[in-house]
Amino acid sequence: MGSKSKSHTNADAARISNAIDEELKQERELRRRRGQKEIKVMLLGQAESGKSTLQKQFQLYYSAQSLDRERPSWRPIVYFNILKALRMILDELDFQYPQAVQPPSPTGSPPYSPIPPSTASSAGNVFSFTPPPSKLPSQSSSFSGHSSMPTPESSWFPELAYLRNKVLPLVASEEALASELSGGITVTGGRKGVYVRSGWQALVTPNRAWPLTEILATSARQTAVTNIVAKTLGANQNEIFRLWQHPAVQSLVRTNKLRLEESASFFLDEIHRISEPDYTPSTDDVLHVRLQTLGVTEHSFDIMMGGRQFNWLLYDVGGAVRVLSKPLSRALAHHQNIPREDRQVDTLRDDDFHTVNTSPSGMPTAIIFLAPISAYDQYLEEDPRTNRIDDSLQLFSTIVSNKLMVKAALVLMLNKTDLLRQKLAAGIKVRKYISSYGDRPNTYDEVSEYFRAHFIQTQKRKDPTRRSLYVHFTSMLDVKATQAIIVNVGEAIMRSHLSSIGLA
Ligand SMILES: Nc1nc2c(ncn2[C@@H]2O[C@H](COP(=O)(O)OP(=O)(O)OP(=O)(O)O)[C@@H](O)[C@H]2O)c(=O)[nH]1
Ligand SMILES: [Mg+2]
Repeated sequence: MGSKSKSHTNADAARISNAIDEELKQERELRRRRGQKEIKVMLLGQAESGKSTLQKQFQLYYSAQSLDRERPSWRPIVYFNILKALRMILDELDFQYPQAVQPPSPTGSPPYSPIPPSTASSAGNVFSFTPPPSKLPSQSSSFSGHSSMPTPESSWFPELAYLRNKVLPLVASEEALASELSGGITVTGGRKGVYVRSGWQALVTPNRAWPLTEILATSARQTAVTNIVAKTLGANQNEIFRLWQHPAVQSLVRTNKLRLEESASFFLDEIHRISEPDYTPSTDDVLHVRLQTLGVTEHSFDIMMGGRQFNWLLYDVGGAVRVLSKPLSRALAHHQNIPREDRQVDTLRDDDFHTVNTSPSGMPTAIIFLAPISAYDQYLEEDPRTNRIDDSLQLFSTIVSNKLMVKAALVLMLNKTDLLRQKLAAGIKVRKYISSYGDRPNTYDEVSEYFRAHFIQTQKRKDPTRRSLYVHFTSMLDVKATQAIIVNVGEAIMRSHLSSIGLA
């Protein structure tokens, strides 16, 4: 019976997915008949670099009404971000302070296997990277072992146990919420996250003006878990806040033993507002949400420039699956979901791009590459030996060196400068993770310039055409600053486009 209902869901998903594709095709056809010029912009960069956040900023600037309409559909995703953070907090507490929740295990072994460090730097020739420290239970804390000696922290245990019990039912509904969000269109959910592809909003917003009645019918059924989670959040908001503020949790965060997602602290700080029964996500909430993009999603904006209307198509290419080869052309044409196995390839093959090149939808006019320069002390989730700045540089190098993309205008956004400032202010040393940084001062100006210089140098070495590179430092959660950059980048892309077709 289980498999029958699953295949039914899959059939629904395929039907809805095809209906959305058809919808987009018709919209595009209409625009083409109206003679609107298409400007294709690809957003590229590693996972969590801020591509979807930039897309939301575009939407906010050029289509604020559509963002307003979508607001309610972000509510379950905000809840999902909170549940994920709570789960991570409980997992780490269980690990660090097993006595607070359970009797010591008979073997006494911690519930994970540390990853062996490697000295290999995959980029090799730009920076020298220091391998990550392997995670070990807190050696200095007597709570990581099974000491019977009482310590000052043991006074925390009764409260931690109480808060844990209160929060546990919410954490237990994470999977159910993920399934509800994943129903129909999204591909998978669960402990790893919820993935999204275009059209998902229709599934979680019964009232959204998406013109497909089937989707509306589907979405109307899919709010039961969201409502239960909302009620449970409301009933336990004080306990959630106490847990978040608890010295045990705060100290785990401070010492990096607990690495929550970057938006987690924002949502946990705001838990009372978010737990209101009539809560609707604010613009700040929508920008802070973390929702992994799977495959490629297309977003369309009508933009007036120089007295003419252009149809901008923004392709938000999920960073977890580095879709730069064959799947890209297919994805651009059909918005398909790309399996995780289709990892980044080093070169694009001529025939891969032939389809895009000769199709009416054509090659991208511009590429906006996002590199989160705050990530110098982080490693890839899928490869914990690769430093994230190293990964960004490699990806950037692949993109600029590809001869099939040379006609695209190139914009580089060195993103998350706010987090970079915070980390440097907290004394997190760059040279600890990037040994080639040496004795340079650990200040924002020095560090940001160091990264900028390395990206520019990479382009100089790898780009066969040495085309202009427009570089911006960005903090994508800052609406005012980002919107000024969007205007600036838009104009640069248009200038470059007009000159490439001989009109400027
Ligand atoms: N502090 C801070 N957070 C940011 C910034 N830009 C994005 N974020 C946050 O970083 C997280 C990841 O951003 P996304 O836009 O989802 O990243 P993405 O590149 O689309 O990631 P994938 O879909 O996995 O490829 C979100 O929680 C954003 O709110 C920034 O400049 N500063
Ligand atoms: Mg994304």
